Amino acid sequence: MNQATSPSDSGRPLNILSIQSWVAYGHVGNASAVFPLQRLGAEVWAVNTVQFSNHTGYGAWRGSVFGAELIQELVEGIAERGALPRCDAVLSGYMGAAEIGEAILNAAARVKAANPDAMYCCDPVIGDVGRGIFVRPGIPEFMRDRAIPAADIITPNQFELEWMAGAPVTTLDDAKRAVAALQAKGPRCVLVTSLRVEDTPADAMDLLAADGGHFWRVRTPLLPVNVNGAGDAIAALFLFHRLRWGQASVALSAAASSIYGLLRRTAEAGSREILTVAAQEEFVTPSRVFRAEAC
Ligand SMILES: Nc1ncnc2c1ncn2[C@@H]1O[C@H](COP(=O)(O)OP(=O)(O)O)[C@@H](O)[C@H]1O
Ligand SMILES: Cc1ncc(COP(=O)(O)O)c(C=O)c1O
Ligand SMILES: [Mg+2]
Repeated sequence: MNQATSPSDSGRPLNILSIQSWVAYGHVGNASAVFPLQRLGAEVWAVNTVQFSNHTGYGAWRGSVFGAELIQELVEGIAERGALPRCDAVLSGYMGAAEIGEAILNAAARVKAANPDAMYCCDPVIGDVGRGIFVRPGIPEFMRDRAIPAADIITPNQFELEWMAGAPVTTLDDAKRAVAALQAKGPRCVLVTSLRVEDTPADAMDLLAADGGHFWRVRTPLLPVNVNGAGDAIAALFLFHRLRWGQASVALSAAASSIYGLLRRTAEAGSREILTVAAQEEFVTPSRVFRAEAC
């Protein structure tokens, strides 16, 4: 993509095909990503990979994982509207089954064939510190071996970075090496979320962004909150601002500031679900701005 301009420079809204999970109660997957993108002015073509009552972090849920055929069919329907050339990005997250991953990669390939400037942003949902791997067997390997090489942007958390790079990350240099190892497979731009390394103060949380060989870090206070959906929200926010402004450092600052404000409000309310609707002003005008520092 030409970094000097962005589709929204042409006056039209950004169009993002978001292929993620849906929950009826609460906010993860598309139920965490779609509204912030819309509030920022993007058009979101949401294709849901699962429909659950709530996210799996509760330990119990009801609903279904959709088949790859339905995802392929919905993308075909969008293609039949002649819309793919106007698609600026494909965003994917939680995958209920490896076959869904193939349908997502097929969608990304179709979009990039129709619009060579389009980007594929993959949030490689595999697991997290403390929870370990929480996706179905085959998904972690699919993310590492198939999705990452096809992506332009990836947004792993620290657990996912370590698993996919096959190396522990305890220092900032470890993190940079692990990011470079994944960049060598394909994605030029990487956002590492929830990074806590040796020089991260106990009351702080770091985020690391890389674009090409350049790195930037943002440090925010650690909040008394442990919720799901934050990774889906920040992946969407980072993608939007990377598309809109064309610079990973600007996208890092904007996404980190918004997610901090969202989670601060969530922590203050003592809510188990992120307050995606109540804290919506944080997406457009973050109450606290954190600057990205080259590192
Ligand atoms: N307890 C917390 N305090 C401050 N920020 C947090 C906290 N938990 C999450 N965040 C913010 O949300 C971002 C995404 O959260 P994370 O848990 O990494 O996503 P995922 O759900 O993919 O694991 C983090 O990079 C951080 O900026
Ligand atoms: C259905 C579903 N989608 C997406 C996610 C990803 O959530 P997070 O943003 O916390 O990684 C989860 C996590 O539990 C989930 O259960
Ligand atoms: Mg995540």
